[in-house]
Amino acid sequence: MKIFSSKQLYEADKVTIEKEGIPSYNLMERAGGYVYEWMHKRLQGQPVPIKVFCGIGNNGGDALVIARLLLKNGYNVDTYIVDCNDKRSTDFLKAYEALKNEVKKWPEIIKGVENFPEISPQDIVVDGIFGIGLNRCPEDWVKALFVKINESKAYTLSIDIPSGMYGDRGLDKDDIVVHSTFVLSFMSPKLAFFLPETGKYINMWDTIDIGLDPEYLATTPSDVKLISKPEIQQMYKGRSQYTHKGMFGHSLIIGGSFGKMGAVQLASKAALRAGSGLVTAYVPQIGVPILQTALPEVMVETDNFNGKVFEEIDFQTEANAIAIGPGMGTDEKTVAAMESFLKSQKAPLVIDADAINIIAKRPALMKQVPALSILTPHPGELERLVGKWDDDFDKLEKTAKFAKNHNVIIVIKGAHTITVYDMQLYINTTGNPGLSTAGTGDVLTGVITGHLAQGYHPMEAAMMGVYFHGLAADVAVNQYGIEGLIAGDVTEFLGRAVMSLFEKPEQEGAQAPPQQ
Ligand SMILES: NC(=O)C1=CN([C@@H]2O[C@H](COP(=O)(O)OP(=O)(O)OC[C@H]3O[C@@H](n4cnc5c(N)ncnc54)[C@H](OP(=O)(O)O)[C@@H]3O)[C@@H](O)[C@H]2O)[C@@H](O)CC1
Ligand SMILES: Nc1ncnc2c1ncn2[C@@H]1O[C@H](COP(=O)(O)OP(=O)(O)O)[C@@H](O)[C@H]1O
Ligand SMILES: [K+]
Repeated sequence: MKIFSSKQLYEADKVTIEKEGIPSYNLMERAGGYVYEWMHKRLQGQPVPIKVFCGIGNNGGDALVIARLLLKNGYNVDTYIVDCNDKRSTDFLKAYEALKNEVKKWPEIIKGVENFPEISPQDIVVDGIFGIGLNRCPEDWVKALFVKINESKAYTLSIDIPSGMYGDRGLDKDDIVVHSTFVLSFMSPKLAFFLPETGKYINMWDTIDIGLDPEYLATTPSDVKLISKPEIQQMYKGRSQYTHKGMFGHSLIIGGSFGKMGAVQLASKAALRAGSGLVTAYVPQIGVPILQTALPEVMVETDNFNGKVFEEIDFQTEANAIAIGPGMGTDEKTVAAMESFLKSQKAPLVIDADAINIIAKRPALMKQVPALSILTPHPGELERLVGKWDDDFDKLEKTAKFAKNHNVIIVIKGAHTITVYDMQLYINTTGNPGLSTAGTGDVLTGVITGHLAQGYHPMEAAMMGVYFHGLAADVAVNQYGIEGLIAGDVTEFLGRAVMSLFEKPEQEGAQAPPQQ
């Protein structure tokens, strides 16, 4: 699914109006009408108190349409105009007129804190104060209203985007955002929904199709895409009957050091469960008995030294995919070994954990990294690689430029893992906070490597790896719970995750995990 920018959504609006030859107000009626229907389907006429807060732009206009339709259909509604600006958009004024003409209960005007109504936890709040047109931090009294809504604990339905959140940029230090129980977003979710600094204000979201021009939407390229079941189904190859292990590639996992051999075990086993025909682990000598005991299916190679870390990386395995980094440490001897290893590599690698930290310490090493290699940093590792960022949008920009400059794929791990390549962002929709536990990153490395070994393109390997890793965790929490989940469980459920790819259709829209 494409995620459109605010600019593209305004353009889609314009194109639709021109092509259909309709007044722009019709789109507002459509948008408000669909939100009303969504609410009515759930409320079924219940007399629950609904407080509709309207701004003065088109988001406020949408909210006025919703308020009018609710009132006309007998709902218990109070409407408020949050008079934060002397301006009024033209369509807002039309929606205002329509409301005044059609219902008896007119909106109250809020000009400051003294006009705030009481909001109880039993109320439903409709948040139509600001949409994607917010362009600066609102005044203090408006922010105080956001705080009041948030403190009320009322169910809060935000229209298009939570008020206070910008569509295409991060928050400033003084910004305050309405905490949405549910966001109904028009046509496309907004990028901000998936980034940690802004996504945390959203509990759940869904999109509403307001009938913008299909041709514009189909032909307009988007730099941001949401990756869910349909996209993965298209990549997945499956297997025919007449196969043998040699057809599914040989993965080599390079890593491990004294006390951190588990990372290589986790990655190696995950590569097998992801379908790699053969897996070899390359570890320091002290790791050999550990690996050989723990994982009978995995072969082991080692260096010619007897230390706690690598001193060289030299192997016989003819691998189809190589991962380097899990549990490897950043000892100077390992750094030297990695340096000469990189020089000898031509095919894309999977580079994780300490291998990323070593590159961050010696940026010149990036020149040796083969094109289309996949780097899988968590936020700390990413910062070491691309430098500090101001906010999440800045982080994405810095990462995209870094990936472009070096022609590599970067998998930014987190609640919504984002795969970055060639200035494009691919946002994953699976996974849950159960993954916030030691070793799940090692499992991800193994899964991606397993896919790469089977001949998937590095971008497919990265996106499928991230998707199945998250999905396996989603299945596994049903058995172990969020807190109980450990990294090895993710590996155990990888098979189930793949099987579910062709089970019942996915629900429309994705849901963010519940926030604390
Ligand atoms: N194609 C679609 O998706 C469709 C979208 N639709 C809806 O339109 C919404 C976008 O509407 P919008 O452009 O009027 O923006 P919105 O957020 O309502 O308000 C902007 C107003 O607020 C003002 N303003 C800004 N910041 C401010 C501040 N800090 N403090 C005070 N004022 C501030 C700004 O004024 P200015 O900056 O010029 O002073 C301007 O007057 C969108 O989210 C969706 O709900 C549907 O109706 C139809 C199809
Ligand atoms: N709250 C969350 N929701 C979804 N995925 C998560 C969450 N927390 C962590 N993850 C995932 O778990 C993995 C953690 O990786 P990492 O931090 O490298 O762990 P480790 O170094 O212990 O292996 C990543 O794939 C990340 O996307
Ligand atoms: K809003």
